[in-house]
Amino acid sequence: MFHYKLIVLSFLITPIVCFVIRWLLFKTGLIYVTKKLHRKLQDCFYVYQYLKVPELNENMQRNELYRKVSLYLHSLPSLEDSDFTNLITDHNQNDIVLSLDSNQIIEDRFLGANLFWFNQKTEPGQTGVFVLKVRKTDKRRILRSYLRHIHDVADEIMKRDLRLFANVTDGETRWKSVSFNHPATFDTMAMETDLKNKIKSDLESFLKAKPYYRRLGRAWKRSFLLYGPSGTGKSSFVAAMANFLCYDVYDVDLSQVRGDSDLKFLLLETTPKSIILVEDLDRFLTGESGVTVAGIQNFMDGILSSCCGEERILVFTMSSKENIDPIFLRPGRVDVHIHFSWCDFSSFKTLACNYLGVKDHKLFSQVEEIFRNGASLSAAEISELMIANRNSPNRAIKSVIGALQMDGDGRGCGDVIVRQVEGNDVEESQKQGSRCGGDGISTVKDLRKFYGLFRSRNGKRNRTANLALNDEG
Ligand SMILES: Nc1ncnc2c1ncn2[C@@H]1O[C@H](COP(=O)(O)OP(=O)(O)OP(=O)(O)O)[C@@H](O)[C@H]1O
Ligand SMILES: [Mg+2]
Repeated sequence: MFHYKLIVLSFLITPIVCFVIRWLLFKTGLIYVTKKLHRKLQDCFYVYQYLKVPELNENMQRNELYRKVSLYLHSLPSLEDSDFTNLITDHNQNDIVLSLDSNQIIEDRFLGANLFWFNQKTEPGQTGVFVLKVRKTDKRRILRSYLRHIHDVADEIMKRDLRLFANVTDGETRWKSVSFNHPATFDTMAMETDLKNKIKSDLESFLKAKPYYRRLGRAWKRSFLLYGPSGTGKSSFVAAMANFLCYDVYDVDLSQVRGDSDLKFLLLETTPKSIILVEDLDRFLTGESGVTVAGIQNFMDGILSSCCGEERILVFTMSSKENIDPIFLRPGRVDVHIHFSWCDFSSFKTLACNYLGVKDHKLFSQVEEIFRNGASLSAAEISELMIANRNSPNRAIKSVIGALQMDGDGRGCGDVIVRQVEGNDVEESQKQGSRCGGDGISTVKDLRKFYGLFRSRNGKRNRTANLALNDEG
């Protein structure tokens, strides 16, 4: 009878004791101490293997897996449980995100196996190493699919978290990166719908073309030349391409490149699924950097990109291709030429829709008439006027009309370049535009004064604008 009572009592008391212990462990934080002890105890019974993922490989090139592991680990909820975590604001400045501190352990579970990661970075500025600690008994079973899982998760995150890389001359790495949050899309670009669709389908077919390029023995890359006057949307177009493809952007500043071999190594350190952008290439073909013309040609040919992974888009921008040696632009070196010209009426309507939310307006017919007479402004100039007057579409359109009427610098009065899309390539032909009068230099001055603030933000733009004006006489 006594035994019977004892059993009943213990049945009643055990859950209560368990509950109290659990409550105490969690309430006091002792759970973490217990977990650590448990881990140490396990370490005595299991044999572990350590796998390192260094930030740079033996050739001092960026290890893509390192970045993927970093993205993956930073997405794990267990990051919150590590003893030390850095709090940083991300690109939104309002969101605070956790960042793994050096030598902190992060636990992960995959297919029933426990895995431990830590970040071996010691000094700021030093390259890092992620170390994976996995039981030998689990390694054979799960490692392959675990790494696949990391790739998949990181690829998914990378689609949302694009990066913009810029080449730097100091430090251990050649590239420094920031989050790429440019909002431009093909929808926000004011350009012919037909042309946009052609380019989109060209990019889509490029994405699927790996076996095709392989069969032909060609590097899986495609090169675009974007040329046209300042403020016509070349850089915005690159951003739209990156957002469309979900590619990172490597912005090569050739003035920072010390020589041909430096340029080669820069290319070797880019990763697949990226756009490699060289802005204002025309400046550098005349020897404004340490890189030789042959060095630039090799870079454009992309032989190197075929050695270190593929799937790259090369984009070159310039104000005009008139004085460029055709050897640089031969097929294969540049696959698609896209001309960016001054705004026309249809681009104006896209801008009005995007910036003012106006699809139709009583003043549109007047604007169309002025465009028909050959007046022109860049999309940048028109969009600035629209932003300044965004509260009143009427005022905004009137100010655009005013600026178009002041267009006396002759840019829109000579030969008008008409875009034509042939196959995948965008070619151009010229047709005679109607001559308009104008009060010449003084109006140009007024206009330049008017846009002085906008243009002074970027001295480089000033230069390309002038070049464009010279080009077109
Ligand atoms: N075609 C366009 N569609 C929509 N917005 C445009 C277009 N062109 C220019 N803009 C607007 O004008 C601004 C400047 O454009 P962007 O920097 O792309 O011109 P760019 O051709 O690269 O000029 P630059 O040759 O001076 O570098 C952008 O912020 C963008 O908002
Ligand atoms: Mg630009």
